[in-house]
Amino acid sequence: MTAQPTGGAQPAGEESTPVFRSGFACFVGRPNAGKSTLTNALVGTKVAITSGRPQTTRHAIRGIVHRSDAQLILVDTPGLHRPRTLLGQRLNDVVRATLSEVDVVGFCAPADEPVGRGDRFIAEELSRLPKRTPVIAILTKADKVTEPDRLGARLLELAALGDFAEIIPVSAASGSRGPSSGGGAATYQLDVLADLLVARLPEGPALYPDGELTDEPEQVMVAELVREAALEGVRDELPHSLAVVVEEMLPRPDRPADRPLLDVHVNVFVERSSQKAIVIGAGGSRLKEVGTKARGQIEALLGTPVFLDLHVKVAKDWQRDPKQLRRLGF
Ligand SMILES: Nc1nc2c(ncn2[C@@H]2O[C@H](COP(=O)(O)OP(=O)(O)OP(=O)(O)O)[C@@H](O)[C@H]2O)c(=O)[nH]1
Repeated sequence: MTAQPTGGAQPAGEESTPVFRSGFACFVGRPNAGKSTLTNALVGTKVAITSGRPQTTRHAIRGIVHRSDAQLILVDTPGLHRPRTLLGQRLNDVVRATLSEVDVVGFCAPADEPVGRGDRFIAEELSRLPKRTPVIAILTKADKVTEPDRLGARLLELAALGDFAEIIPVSAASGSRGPSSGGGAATYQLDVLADLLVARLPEGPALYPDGELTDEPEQVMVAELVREAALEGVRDELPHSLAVVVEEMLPRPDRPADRPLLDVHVNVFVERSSQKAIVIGAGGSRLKEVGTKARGQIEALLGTPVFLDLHVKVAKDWQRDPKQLRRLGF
């Protein structure tokens, strides 16, 4: 790389062409560390699902940050954790494959919780990456820690976990809690984080057309939206048992051009009939709510009216059955 003059006139006849960088970054961290929220905040639109429940992200969804000097492609992964089931193992394999391909890794740990076994497990995994993959330690949810001393202590704790290229506190909360809570939470240092990530990308042209936010197939995003709606307000153990598959998305025939309708057929798989009852609710009330909520989001995503056909099915112990895992797309 050539050094840029920092001041004074450009040498005559030498045009400075700004460097453009492009490449891949990925966030890892224990469940609920704030990876999806960070991805969404950096990209500026909702591409990865978020929820208060851990382990809701199953697919490597890319969000793309378009800047005048760079294109940063974010790969959002499931949480890396000690596997307990076959599904857990597969998810970890996905994460490891992702880690070995990206240009820079962001290791996320939440500021409002002490460093735990989950963080150490991930830090160990990261220390086994090929040496040239830089890791930036990101202390997420910095807005949740108001005392500077405590934030400092958390930064030191995080720094002690590994050999990091940088360490930075951020907040990706968008103030959604409203102005009544003292102005609400504001984002913090997202631009600085983007700069740090971009600095680690190789020089190169944009890899995706301008304006594109994700290359995740629409069906996967639709499935994620249904999954998100179905998880809302249910018991803690249900998230691990729920899989959503979009069977078909077809424009309804015989509709006038100005009143299109997209038929979306979706199966929601659970492991036991007791779970099926939870998802469906008394007299189908819960499933109806899930459908209404998901439909609104799918319509917003696809920009067309949607008829959403939801079916809940039991796939007994699918997390432990290789054949069923394959069928469900894992
Ligand atoms: N206050 C605050 N809350 C945050 C921030 N970032 C994330 N959260 C909340 O933390 C919870 C978890 O965030 P996610 O982005 O879903 O976490 P994740 O790491 O993607 O979780 P998994 O998909 O389970 O791996 C959600 O309830 C978020 O709203 C932040 O910067 N500030």
